[in-house]
Amino acid sequence: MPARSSTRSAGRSSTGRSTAVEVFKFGGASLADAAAVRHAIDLILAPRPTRVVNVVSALAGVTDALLAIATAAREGDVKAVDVAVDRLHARHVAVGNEVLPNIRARTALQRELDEAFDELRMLAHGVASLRELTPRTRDFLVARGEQLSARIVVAGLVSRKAKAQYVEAAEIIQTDGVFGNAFPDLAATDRLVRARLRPLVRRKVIPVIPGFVGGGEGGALVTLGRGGSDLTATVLGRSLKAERITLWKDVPGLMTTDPRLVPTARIVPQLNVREAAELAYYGAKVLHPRALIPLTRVRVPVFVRPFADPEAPGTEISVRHTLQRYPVKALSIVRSQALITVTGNGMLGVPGIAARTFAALQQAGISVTLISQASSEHSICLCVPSERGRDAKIALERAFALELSRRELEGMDAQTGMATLAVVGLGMAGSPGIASRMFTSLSRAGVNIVAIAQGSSELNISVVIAERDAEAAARAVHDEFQLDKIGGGGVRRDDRLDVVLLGVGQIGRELLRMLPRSRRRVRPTVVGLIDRSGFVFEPDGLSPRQLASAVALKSAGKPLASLAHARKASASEAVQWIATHALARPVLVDVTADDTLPAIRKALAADMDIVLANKKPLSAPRAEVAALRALAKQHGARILHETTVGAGLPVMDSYAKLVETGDKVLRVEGCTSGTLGFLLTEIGKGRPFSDALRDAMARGYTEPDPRDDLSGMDVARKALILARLIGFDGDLTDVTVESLVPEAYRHMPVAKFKATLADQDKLWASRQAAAVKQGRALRYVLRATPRKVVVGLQAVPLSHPLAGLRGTDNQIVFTTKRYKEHPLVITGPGAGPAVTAAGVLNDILQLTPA
Ligand SMILES: NC(=O)C1=CN([C@@H]2O[C@H](COP(=O)(O)OP(=O)(O)OC[C@H]3O[C@@H](n4cnc5c(N)ncnc54)[C@H](OP(=O)(O)O)[C@@H]3O)[C@@H](O)[C@H]2O)C=CC1
Ligand SMILES: N[C@@H](CC=O)C(=O)O
Repeated sequence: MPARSSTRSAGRSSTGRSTAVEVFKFGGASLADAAAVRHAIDLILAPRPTRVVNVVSALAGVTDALLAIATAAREGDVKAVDVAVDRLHARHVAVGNEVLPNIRARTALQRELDEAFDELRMLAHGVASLRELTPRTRDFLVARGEQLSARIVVAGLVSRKAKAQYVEAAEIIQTDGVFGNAFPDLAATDRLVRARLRPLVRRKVIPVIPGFVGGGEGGALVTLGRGGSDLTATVLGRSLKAERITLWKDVPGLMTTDPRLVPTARIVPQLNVREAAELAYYGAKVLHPRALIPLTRVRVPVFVRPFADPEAPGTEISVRHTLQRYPVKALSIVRSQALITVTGNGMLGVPGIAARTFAALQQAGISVTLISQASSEHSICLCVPSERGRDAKIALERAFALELSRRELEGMDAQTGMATLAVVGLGMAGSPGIASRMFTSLSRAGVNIVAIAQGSSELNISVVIAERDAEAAARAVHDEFQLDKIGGGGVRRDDRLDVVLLGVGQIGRELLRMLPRSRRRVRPTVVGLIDRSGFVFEPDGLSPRQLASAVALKSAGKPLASLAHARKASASEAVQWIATHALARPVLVDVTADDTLPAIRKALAADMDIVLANKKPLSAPRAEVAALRALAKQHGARILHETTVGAGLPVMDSYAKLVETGDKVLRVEGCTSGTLGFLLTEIGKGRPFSDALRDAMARGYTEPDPRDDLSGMDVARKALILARLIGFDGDLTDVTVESLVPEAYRHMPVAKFKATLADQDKLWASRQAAAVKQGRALRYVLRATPRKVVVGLQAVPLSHPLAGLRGTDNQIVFTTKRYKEHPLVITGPGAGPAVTAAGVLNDILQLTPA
């Protein structure tokens, strides 16, 4: 993920400098083997502006193995205990040996592991002798998994010369002491973290802490229950006032729904903490809602990111509410539910029926996943896991035996084979029509709704349906709310077109000034600006003030990354990041003069349309251009590039109109360099070359390096773009180009070239004098046929149409089957920010709905 250039302080070091911290948590499924541990170490040691505090889970499968050891011990099965302990011991030693490069480090780690497993074996034997496993002993045994993986990670870090230290979780995370399901005492933990962890961070030590473990009464080890290691990370993130918490997981992020049910499910780029909690409750198992409790009042964002692909941004969970065009951000399906219905006329107005219902279920240890009661009070419906359906029915029949015997209640019905489908999103509150869209889509898919529940927070609407309908229901609702677009890509909406501007130079800035004046019903919204230093992005559109300050900054020659809220990134990283957000009809506008193919490919892959003023992407080797066009086709995206030839002149447009009506272009000729046109006109008037070129640069006619114009390469690119349209099968290297830059000036730094322009005045004056002597005018001319492309300087007779061009005028002559005797001629100014930005804007507007 591109780094934000602004950082929040998480404490003060002894030198008074701020120490920004982030917390990493590595899940067990990620820490599967030695390669995974090494990968985690690489991530920890990657250069970054923050200091990293690390929380680790046990190696994959180790917690279950430890629980099995505890159970075998309680049953007195010493042999099973020994086999399992030996197996675990050997696995940890093997991982340690693979992670550590030298014998000394391996021996030291092995000693620690031997001691830990000896103690584990002794303890398990003790349990086996007594055949008693107390919750305290169970926690002590199970905590070993995280402790051991933390030791291995520390040893690995130290072997890479890092200053790393193991920190016992019980010493910094104080809990309520409930064995098996402890919850941190947040205030006490804050104090301990301040006293013990923060000093390490200030001293640049890398702490590694076993997750899932805390301290109970009298220093007893306790475990934190489900989602325990994530909880450790969020508690520490809170106490350290971290910049962010990153949970490295074996999933790409939180998804819009289960991709096994809906193949078009997407990663949700950002969720509000409340939405994430709802999703977690309703079956998105990636993050347990308990882990979010410490963050209720603090603004530390959590990122769920894929361990296997650290460049991918994953999902941000924070207090922000972005993606507001998505009232529903995700949906969850919980299968294997039983719908219990308590019905009867005797329930009306009788207090306590609901209380007794839930009390009976609580006593039977049954968790209720959904509740619904109509205002008629004739029935209460609730869902429980299918395997507890029968128990729930029996518990309720027992609790209401009297009412049943008097027929005040008709009976208890337990319908198994059900599923609940919940849609979740903060934007549902106060927006009418969401429930109607959900129900209509279900009805269209032929799915019967058996029960409905919605809380007054309007954050979640849940329906109970038959389990066999789950897949069809999920697809229908996912489609209805366009959730397949949320992770990037365009939502087909009539009222927006989002522009990501790549390049904020002369043309980019002129375009930003012009955009607000466009006269279409749908005015393009600029959501992102990218330059060489990084980017700024607002999914709902950069405000006029933000845009004005970016324009002012760039006019002063400063980098975008120096703006508050900017992120440092390359162009393709920026596009990738931006594309993970929900954009409407997004278009990437490339007004750089660089090789931007990687960024354009990223944009196309995210269904963005492309507008180019930059000629380089389409004058790249033909295989690359063909691949680009194929990618665009695959994603239903368009590549518009009117200004790559003739700036704002309708060159591409005219070509398209010719061929659309069945004509065939045989040849293209003309002058397509505004800079060379201006230069030759001015020199013709007797002005020195150096003076005329400086003027052309100041007016914004030239390429960023004016040698691109003088060398003929800019014209060659334009010629190649035109030639490929009419069937030329070559590359830029196949174009015959005459350079007007003397050899000695071709490779020097651009600043030096600009400083030595006067050296060439004589050369240009003599070129001009020779032409005048012949009664001719100098023009830089292109000629493109399907077989050959040539660009170069020509002395044309004064009677020739090209001799009449003035200033930046371009002339493009299409000889076609229809326009053979009298070719089609397009003439007009072909360079400068105003005409070029207008051409780019025209392309953008073509993509907006009429
Ligand atoms: N001038 C004209 O009349 C016409 C120009 N064009 C084309 O328009 C394009 C832009 O020209 P112009 O505005 O004059 O150029 P500028 O040099 O003024 O601006 C270029 C912009 O692109 C950014 N940029 C360059 N490379 C990268 C990169 N790799 N990643 C991210 N950003 C990058 C620069 O960033 P930074 O500010 O950080 O350097 C700068 O903001 C050129 O391709 C040109 O050929 C087309 C038709 C006519
Ligand atoms: N530098 C170019 C600008 C348009 O492509 C030119 O001078 O023509």
